[in-house]
Amino acid sequence: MDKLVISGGISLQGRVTISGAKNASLAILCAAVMAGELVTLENVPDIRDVQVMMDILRSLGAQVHRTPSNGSLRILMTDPPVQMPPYHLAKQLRASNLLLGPLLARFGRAEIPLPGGCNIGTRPMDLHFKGLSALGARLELEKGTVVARAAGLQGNRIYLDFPSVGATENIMMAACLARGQTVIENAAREPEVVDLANFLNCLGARVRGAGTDVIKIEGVETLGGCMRYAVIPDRIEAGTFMVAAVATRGDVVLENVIPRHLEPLIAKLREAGVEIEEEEERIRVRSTGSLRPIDIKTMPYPGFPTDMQSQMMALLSTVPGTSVIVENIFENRFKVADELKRMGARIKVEGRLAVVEGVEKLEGACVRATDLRAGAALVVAGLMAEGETRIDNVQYIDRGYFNLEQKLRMLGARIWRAPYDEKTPAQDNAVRKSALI
Ligand SMILES: CC(=O)N[C@H]1[C@@H](OP(=O)(O)OP(=O)(O)OC[C@H]2O[C@@H](n3ccc(=O)[nH]c3=O)[C@H](O)[C@@H]2O)O[C@H](CO)[C@@H](O)[C@@H]1O
Ligand SMILES: C=C(OP(=O)(O)O)C(=O)O
Repeated sequence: MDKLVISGGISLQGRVTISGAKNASLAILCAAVMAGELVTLENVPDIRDVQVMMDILRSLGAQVHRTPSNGSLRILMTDPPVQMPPYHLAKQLRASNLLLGPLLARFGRAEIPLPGGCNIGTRPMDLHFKGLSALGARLELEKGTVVARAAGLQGNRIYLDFPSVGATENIMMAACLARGQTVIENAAREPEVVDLANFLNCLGARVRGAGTDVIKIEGVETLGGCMRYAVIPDRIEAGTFMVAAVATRGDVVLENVIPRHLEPLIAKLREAGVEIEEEEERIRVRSTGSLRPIDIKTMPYPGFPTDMQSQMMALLSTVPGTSVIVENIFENRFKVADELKRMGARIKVEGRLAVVEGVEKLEGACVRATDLRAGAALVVAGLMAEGETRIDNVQYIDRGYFNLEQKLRMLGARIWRAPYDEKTPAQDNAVRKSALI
């Protein structure tokens, strides 16, 4: 299994271009199976989760192709699925559950193995089921597979007990082909939900209110294609680079970002004493002086994103004073604390609360990514640590970051991938030299 090796202590400087959003891309790829004609997508990152989702769509019988010259994705699904998503693919990512609504709505039947992805919490699907049932679907769990059937969906009023991103997306997609109006109350307001709604409207759906907590959908008979739809930039990738810039006391300009989507993070970084300049599609992050401790509570958007919590924990581990983090979304997202402690961090975890006492510096160590954002946090920690950090389980990081090492190296970081399980320092040196050339 690959490792990432980081020789820390370099201040990041320069410009980095942010890729398209993983979570928007995955939902939009699922929605593309509802399109009767060709769909062309731009700004879809070539990351592991997207590759797996493309394989899942192919397994259904869709034509899916990435154009080498410009990276755009072309998807065409004309016929009913030749088979349902196979377990060995569906188990690899959480977002495979977002095929439930689209397949059900278009073909009247969907069978989705319970999804996989990172182990960051229990992640039930009761709200997805509640919403789809309210639209008239019959849902059963058969040997670990969700089987949904419907002879035509009927619009309804659905109140979500919690503004779940996935449940909002599944219900919104299914409702596009239901008879009459659907109203989703207490809907998720995340930018990825808005991006999905915009894409659905591009196919001819009638979705209004995405981005607020009430989404109204007027069902239509069929959906067409879309000549060109560009996915929004990834606010979590952008946030990770911002935090890495701050952690290394650097000066980095992020290109291809939507600053508004990053406001919850920007507000917190400013509170900590970071200088941030926002332009229309660009953000400059500078951190020269000393930083102040801050408190963070993860919340549904526009609250502070859970997907940025681990990276912030890494940053705060060297900010003098006491910072407190409350994780309200996923109960297992503090596993990274144990890995940061190997590097000298002082973090006490008590249930959903973590107390971080800033230490003077972290020291490089062998650590293990326990999920995607834990991996990103360890990269941040490795970049600021003294000495060498080796991160195992890089496959988690590959789920969600396109060209992470290359982008960081362009900013001056010393980071490389060691493609061996056990290596001698001499082998590592050879890999390091070739990566730095
Ligand atoms: C592919 C994708 O877009 N993933 C994102 C999505 O995940 P995902 O869509 O899985 O996250 P949700 O918003 O659904 O989950 C939020 C909370 O609701 C709970 N819940 C969810 C559904 C349900 O039926 N019942 C229930 O109780 C979950 O356990 C969790 O505590 O939003 C999360 C919250 O912003 C992000 O961290 C993930 O990166
Ligand atoms: C939790 C995440 O993704 P997923 O929902 O796909 O597991 C994430 O992106 O941090």
